[in-house]
Amino acid sequence: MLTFDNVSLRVGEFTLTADAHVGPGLTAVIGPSGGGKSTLLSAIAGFLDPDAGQISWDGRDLSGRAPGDRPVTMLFQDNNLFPHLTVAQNVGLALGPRLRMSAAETRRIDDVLVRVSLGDLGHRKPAALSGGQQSRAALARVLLADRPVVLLDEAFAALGPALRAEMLELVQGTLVQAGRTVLMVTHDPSDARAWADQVVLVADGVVQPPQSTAALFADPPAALRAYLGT
Ligand SMILES: Nc1ncnc2c1ncn2[C@@H]1O[C@H](COP(=O)(O)OP(=O)(O)OP(=O)(O)O)[C@@H](O)[C@H]1O
Repeated sequence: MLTFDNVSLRVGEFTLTADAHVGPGLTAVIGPSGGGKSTLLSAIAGFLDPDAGQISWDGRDLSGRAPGDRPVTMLFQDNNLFPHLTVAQNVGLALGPRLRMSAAETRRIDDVLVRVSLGDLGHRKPAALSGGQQSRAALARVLLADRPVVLLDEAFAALGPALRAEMLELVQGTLVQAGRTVLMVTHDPSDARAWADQVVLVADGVVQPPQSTAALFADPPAALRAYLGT
């Protein structure tokens, strides 16, 4: 369980507040531009520290812990694949910064590539993959990293609707089924409706506690109505 206990955080003139619990499953993070969605994810990942309050994971305070020392992995829109490394080497970075892998590590990389349907393409460089395949390679690295909290910051926004649905299905079948706590920032409310168990609305610097997707869209609060333009 990810817990925000009276969190308050300043970035320049902007203040974000959060007091909420997020459990396992796929949680969509939605809300107007500039509302604070990326700031929230940066705080969970450890790129920003709260000025007051605590973010904790399973009861352990994460304050002051470096990003690499948190139970968290993050996937960005540009996939963060290094162009000079092969797909297998990029995925293997989840196990550490070295490129020489043991036989057991190579098997783990191969297994995870098969799970995202890139079993034959591990030797290629990212530039020789399609956009959808690059997204799957980045997801393979997240799977191999094996952290309980996964942050997707508009990770699939550049893909067309069919590929995005394919990626979200893969997220569902891998990360969500494995019981991970997945937070997905999206600008597409229909993605939230189709895939998310629950929704966190972030507007005007306030992080609302998660609500069930069906209940939220059936009776949208004012902040969501304003965002949806309804
Ligand atoms: N480094 C910074 N210095 C000053 N202000 C910042 C900084 N980073 C973000 N902000 C401000 O914080 C607010 C929240 O930004 P944030 O990126 O979290 O919003 P968002 O909901 O993710 O927006 P979008 O949907 O457009 O990506 C904005 O007003 C932004 O201008």
